[in-house]
Amino acid sequence: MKHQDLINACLPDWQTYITHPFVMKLADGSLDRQCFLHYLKQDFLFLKQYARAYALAIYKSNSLSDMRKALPAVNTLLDGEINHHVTYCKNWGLTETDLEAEDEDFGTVAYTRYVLDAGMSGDLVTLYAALAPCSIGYAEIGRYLINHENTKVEDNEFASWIELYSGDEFQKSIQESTEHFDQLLAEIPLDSQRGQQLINVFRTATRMEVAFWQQGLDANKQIDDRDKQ
Ligand SMILES: Cc1ncc(CO)c(N)n1
Repeated sequence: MKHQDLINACLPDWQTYITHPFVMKLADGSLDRQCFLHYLKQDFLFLKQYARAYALAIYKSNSLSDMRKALPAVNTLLDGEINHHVTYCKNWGLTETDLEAEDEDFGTVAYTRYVLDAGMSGDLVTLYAALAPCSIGYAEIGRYLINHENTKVEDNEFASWIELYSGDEFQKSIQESTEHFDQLLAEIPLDSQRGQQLINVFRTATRMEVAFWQQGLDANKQIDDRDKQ
């Protein structure tokens, strides 16, 4: 099987993830700033756990070659993506220490600990199946947005996000890790029990991504409710 089989097996969930209203509003700049900030703070916490999950991929590797392939992701996360979030939040007066002190929202805990548990109780391929919606999905969203007619990269305060995920560096690193994932999947038949188990893991993580967008959109409601109390 290939990674595309995993996507095909959960296409409705996948489409909801890629074209979620949060994403489309971010692209045209109409997203509520509080929703974006809430999302970004939670994503900072998400990425911290995600870096642990890639460190777990090194631990779960049997070959040196697999170990070497997992290492750049740890570096890219700690130096690239997380720094983008920290820099963006700095504009709003939030430091890295503030971000680390934020409470994790339920969707953040659920998604990250699901990925870590899938990896700890399973093998390297299972762990990558749990990680794949995140990496492959954001790369697809980056390409989708940069080519979408409604996307604004000027006069859009969220443009740096679009540039990060549509940029060559992110795209290239995901392309390489996807090729590696396809190599690992090649020996697993799609209609085997193992193949179906991987589909299940991938689909669950995809549903968690949808919930993560929704958590960002719902931040508005939470703020309203708090003000009413
Ligand atoms: C929730 C989530 N999924 C995927 C990515 C891409 O790394 C991210 N930053 N956050």
